[in-house]
Formats: sequence, C-alpha cells, structure tokens
Amino acid sequence: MSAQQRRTLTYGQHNVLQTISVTPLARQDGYWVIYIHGGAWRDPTVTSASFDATESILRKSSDLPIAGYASISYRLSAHPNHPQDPKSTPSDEFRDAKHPDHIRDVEAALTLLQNTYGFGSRYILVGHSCGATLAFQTVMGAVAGHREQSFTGDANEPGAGAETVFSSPGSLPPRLTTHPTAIVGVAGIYDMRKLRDTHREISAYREFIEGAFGTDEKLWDAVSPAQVVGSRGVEGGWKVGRLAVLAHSRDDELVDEAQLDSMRESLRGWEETEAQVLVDDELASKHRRVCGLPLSGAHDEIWSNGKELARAIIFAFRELQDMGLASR
Ligand SMILES: N[C@@H](CC(=O)c1ccccc1NC=O)C(=O)O
Repeated sequence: MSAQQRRTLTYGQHNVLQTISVTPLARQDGYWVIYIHGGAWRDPTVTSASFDATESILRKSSDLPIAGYASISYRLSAHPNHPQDPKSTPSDEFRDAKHPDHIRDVEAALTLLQNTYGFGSRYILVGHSCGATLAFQTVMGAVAGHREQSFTGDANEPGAGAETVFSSPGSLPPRLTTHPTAIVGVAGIYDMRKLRDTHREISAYREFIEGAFGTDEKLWDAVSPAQVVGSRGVEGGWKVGRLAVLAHSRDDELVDEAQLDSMRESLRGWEETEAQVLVDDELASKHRRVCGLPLSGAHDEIWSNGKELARAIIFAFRELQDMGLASR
C-alpha cells in the first residue's frame, strides 16, 4: 500500500476542466513531473487522466528523484464530433475556449501548484502534441507575459517574492510562476503554419488550429514556439532552463518529424546561451542541453499505454543526473 494519494485541485471556476490531478510524494530532493495533455486543443476524450498509465509506470521505477506528479486539464475549444447544445449545456461544461484561454489555464494551474507546493524551478514540464506547444509557450517571452522580466528578486527561490513582485497600485497582477528546469516535448506541434501546410489535404489540421487560434495566421506564427526568436521566444523567456528533450515516434501518423526539426533549430541560440543559475556559485555549470529522443508507437499510443512517455521522462531524469542537476 502506498501512503501517497492522488487529489484533484481546482484552479478556476469558469469551467469543470479547470482542474489538476496531483500526487504529492515525500521526496524532498526531487523534481515535480507536470504533464500537459494533447488532443488538438479540442478533444474532450483526452484529459488529465491521459497521464494515469505513465504515472503508474513511473511510480514503479521508484529510484527516480520525483517529488510529485501533476497532470493539468484545461479549457478546450469546440469539437465538430462532440457538439454541445448551448441552450441545455451548463456554461461551466461548455467547450468554446479560444487562445489565450488554454495557455492562461496552464499558467493558472502552474501558479496554484507553485503556491501549494513551492517547488520553484525544480520541475519537469512534459507535454504531448499540443501539450508540448503549451509547455514551450509557458516559457516564451511574449506569450508568458514577461513575468520573470518584471521580477527583481531571486526568481529561483520557491515562492520568493510572490506577493511583492508588482508594486503598482490598481489591478492585482498574476502571481509569479517560476519556469521549469526541463521541458520534455513529445510529438509536439511547434510551427502551426507548417503543420497545416504539410497536411494541406486533410482539412482537420486547419480546422483545429483555427478552432483554437482563429484564422489570423500572423497569430499562429506569434504563438508557435519554433517561429518566435529572440526575446519574445523561448530563448529570451526561458532563463533558468537547462534541458529540452524533443521526443518523436517514427510511427507517429498525425504529427510529422519536421515539427521537431524546426523546434530543434529554433533552440540553437538558447542552447548556446548560459543559463541563469539558482545559487551564487562561481563554479556551478551553466550549460544547457537539447536532446532528440526517438520513440516508437502511434501518436496516442505514446501516452495511452504510457510506456514510451515514461521512457521519455526517465531519459530526461538521466540527463539531469548526468548534468549534476538531479540526485541519483
Ligand atoms: N484527437 C484529436 C486529433 C488530434 O489530437 C491531433 C490530430 C492531428 C495532429 C495532432 C493532434 N493532436 C495534438 O494535440 C481530435 O479529435 O481532434
């Protein structure tokens, strides 16, 4: 019997999807593993529960330094195959989210987790498909709202300055969310226009991107992690980041590997820049890593049986251990 128990946290009142499934563990020296599911921003059959199989596999590999698991549900856009009657559907069950609803929900969830468990940057953000898009959007300078830039204290201290970041009178600002040490992107969508173009003959691609972001392709570019360079992109936003793992299955029938190639290319400047380190330690290494990881299995198989998603997460821990950033 395990003493750990899973609980559901609610981070918003607008929609029943604004919840996080959380399993806190006792390990103090560990990292939180935080998952963002896929489903093209709209599939109501894919929720935070899609991490269950992976979590149970990881819980059996008990040697990993894991402080807890969290899997985030977030508001979804409308899906043509799952129509809802606006008259009879309770408003908190209605799925009509539009950007930035999805990313704001993910940020609100991360903020609640930070305020509850105070893990600072000691977490690995894992995203599958559009969940990988969302994971990298949380660290993009222009999408994440410049929170770290506005912050003058030690951005790496868990919870530090959460109350004192913004002193301007008037509306209450969002609280600080410290960025992750590592991101694991699995079957990620990183360039939306390119995804639409590569799959031009299948209208569903254009439809789900428009469903989430509307028809303005300039917005698609502005929120595509592989399209935005410099201070507005990952390079400018993800100062404390150390490791990016880009995983893709050769058997993936829905998201092609050119997405990963674009993301890898766009991370080159980030990888070559020194990371901001937690402590004032002259000797601490500041280097960064970007790793590609080949997986096997169909797009949704990766998470549905959980084996390959678990393997990608274990891979990230081995890299962090190798970099001296995680205990063994
Ligand atoms: N099951 C989804 C399709 C889907 O998830 C998807 C399809 C093509 C490329 C990426 C996808 N998901 C990414 O989050 C749907 O019903 O719309």
